[in-house]
Amino acid sequence: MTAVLPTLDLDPFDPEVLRDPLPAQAALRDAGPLVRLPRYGTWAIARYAEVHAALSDWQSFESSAGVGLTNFRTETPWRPPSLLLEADPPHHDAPRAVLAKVLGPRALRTLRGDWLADAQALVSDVLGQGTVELDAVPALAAAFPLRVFPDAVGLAREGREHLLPYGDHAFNAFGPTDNPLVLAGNAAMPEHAGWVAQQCERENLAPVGFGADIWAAADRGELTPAQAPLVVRSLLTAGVDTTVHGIGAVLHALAVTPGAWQLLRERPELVRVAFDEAVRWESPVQAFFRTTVRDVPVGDAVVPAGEKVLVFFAAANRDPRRWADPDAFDLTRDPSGHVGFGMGIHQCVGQHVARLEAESLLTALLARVTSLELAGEPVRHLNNTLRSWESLPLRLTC
Ligand code: HEM
Ligand SMILES: C=Cc1ccc(C(=O)O)cc1
Repeated sequence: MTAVLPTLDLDPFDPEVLRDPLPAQAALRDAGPLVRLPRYGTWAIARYAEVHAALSDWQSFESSAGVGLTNFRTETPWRPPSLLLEADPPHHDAPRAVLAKVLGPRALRTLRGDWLADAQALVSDVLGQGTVELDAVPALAAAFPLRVFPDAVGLAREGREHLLPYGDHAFNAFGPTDNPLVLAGNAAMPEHAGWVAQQCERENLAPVGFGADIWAAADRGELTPAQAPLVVRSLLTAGVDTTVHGIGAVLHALAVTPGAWQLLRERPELVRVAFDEAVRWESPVQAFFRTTVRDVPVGDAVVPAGEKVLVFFAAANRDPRRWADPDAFDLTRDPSGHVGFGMGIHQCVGQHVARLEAESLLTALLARVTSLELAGEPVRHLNNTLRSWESLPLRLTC
């Protein structure tokens, strides 16, 4: 007697689920290790053990059919597929090796001093004397990444306002094509995507920066000249909205967790843990799909070959089977092993950049701000993939 397969008539891309995804994540975890989602004819994996196993098994769960709902085997992608995110070995190997070097901890050592100084300058600009109330999303979470990352890539100054809307739409496009968030972004996308594509060309990049380093790898034969602009495009797609919302997440978590800011003031060495704990707790990138290459056993069921499986990073990051008190933002916990940056061969190659951005800004704030608290109701920004804030009113006391 084969076990009846758990089925949930749940729409992970419904706006109300995007606004508060926690009940849906709990329902998916509780239903079983593998759940059928008939709404889109897909499957979902939401428990930590099975998410970790699927991410570690790229041979059974491929990315090259796309990591959104669209199956590249049968449907045309909206843009040329990423050479990293939407590729598997062997094609994935060289682009990944190049970016791992360009974005690695050693490469970032030269940026550490500049980014801390930039963060201190931004914090001074933002804080008068005494107490200030501000919307932390534009003033800090978006302002800082947009101040340091485009320069680190080597982008021209003109047109950088395309970056956030381009990324927001790219992350929406992993959801259903007829979804209202996708439809709302379609008209402006060609302009944003056109500007982004232009910036990836060698002649539009500064002679020093991540972009130049990628083109230098092509000069060394580590990439083909045709691959170089697409690898730069990966930085512009993955490297902006994610860190904006990662920083928004850690500021929100610190503001709503009693005693957290004081603890960080007393123990500033916890700054990097604070960011990773926020990435676990909030999971700015909520979920991506994989496509089964063969019939794959999950739990006591089998997913047939060729099927889309939603791999729910955010649900796994709050799985009580893996985390004690998972819904608590806890600076004293060890968050390592979280899947907020993914896991396995596709694990975030930009995570060190994200951590350095967050660490720089938090360090600058901790030096000046004695208390950080909500100054009003935060407002969610809805996106098919990103968990993010539209506005985060904070009161900072110096
Ligand atoms: C808080 C910030 C960030 C979060 C939460 C995040 C999250 C993720 C996740 C979950 C993946 C795995 C995707 C998968 O398994 O299909 C990933 C991959 C990736 N990330 Fe990040 N990311 C962040 C920042 C960045 C930054 C700053 C960059 C670039 C500088 C970046 C570049 C990439 C790239 C290129 C990949 C694809 C890696 C591959 O497929 O080999 N990310 N990221
Ligand atoms: C984690 C998100 C992500 C988005 C786009 C790309 C890419 O375009 O390579 C990589 C990662």
